[in-house]
Amino acid sequence: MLVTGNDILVPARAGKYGVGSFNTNNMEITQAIIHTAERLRSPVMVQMSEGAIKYGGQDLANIVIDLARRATVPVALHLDHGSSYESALKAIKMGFTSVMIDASHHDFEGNVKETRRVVEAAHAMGISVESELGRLGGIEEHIVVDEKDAFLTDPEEAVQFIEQTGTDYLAIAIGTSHGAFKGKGRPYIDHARIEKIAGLTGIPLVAHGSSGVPQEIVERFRKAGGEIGDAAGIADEDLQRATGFGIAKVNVDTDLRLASTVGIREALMANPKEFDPRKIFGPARDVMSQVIEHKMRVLGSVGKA
Ligand SMILES: O=C(COP(=O)(O)O)N(O)CCCCO
Ligand code: NA
Ligand SMILES: [Zn+2]
Repeated sequence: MLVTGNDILVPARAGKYGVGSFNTNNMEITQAIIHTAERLRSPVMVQMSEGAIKYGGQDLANIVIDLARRATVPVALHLDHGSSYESALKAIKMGFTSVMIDASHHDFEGNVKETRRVVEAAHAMGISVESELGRLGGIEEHIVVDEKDAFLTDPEEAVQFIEQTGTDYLAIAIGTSHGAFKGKGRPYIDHARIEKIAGLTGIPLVAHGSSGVPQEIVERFRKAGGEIGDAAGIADEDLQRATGFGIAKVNVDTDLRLASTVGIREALMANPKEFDPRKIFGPARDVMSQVIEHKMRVLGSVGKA
């Protein structure tokens, strides 16, 4: 069934498990996400960035909304990294049931102002809101935040921010970053900081940049002709510890990008004569399902629907 982000994340925070919020850009990714959630009886969030909306528009949103409505588990459609009030409202008009306003590049007051505007409008329409305080490292699609400016979320500021905005859930900077290169070897996760913020706040917390970049998938990517440097993602045990404190929404995009590309490359390598798209995109869906299943097991959302 199609539900709001709160319907999924409030129980997740209370139950101390994480729910994957997976980015989609086409039908096969959407099917892999929602069918795997149904198979494992797991709640799930499907998210579209502004780039995905540019790429697939209402066509793609309608695929997600229709699959979500027919799903036998709770599914929310979430706007990822909404960059403006207008973008958030446009997404709500498109049928999204959860929206992020990412105004974390403003100063505290600017972030509060922009976030509160979206919260008031979204709440008037029964839609829940994610906002962000603190800055991830790595590339946030439209913003490059280099190491020296990246700063982790201050726990006291988080309390103030939540009070002043009414945000339903909050993305915090705790050491993760977007993309396949999250740091040499094992990225540093500030668990003490997560515990402090979770202790001072009651709302679901969000971890961005939570792809694990499984080495097995990276190896298969290389073997099937892909080129990638020394890729590293967040360790499963770090993610499990984080959800134990209060991280309830866990964003995953890179793992699906790698998995789908592995499926396509392997299909083309295995049979150069193949030109039936179902034989090329079908395997992508299968590899993505395996990666999604692993993530849901790590997060503890299996059987929670
Ligand atoms: O936090 C994430 C995903 O992080 P990851 O790159 O670890 O999958 N997102 O918000 C997805 C969009 C960013 C570009 O990937
Ligand atoms: Na988001
Ligand atoms: Zn993100």
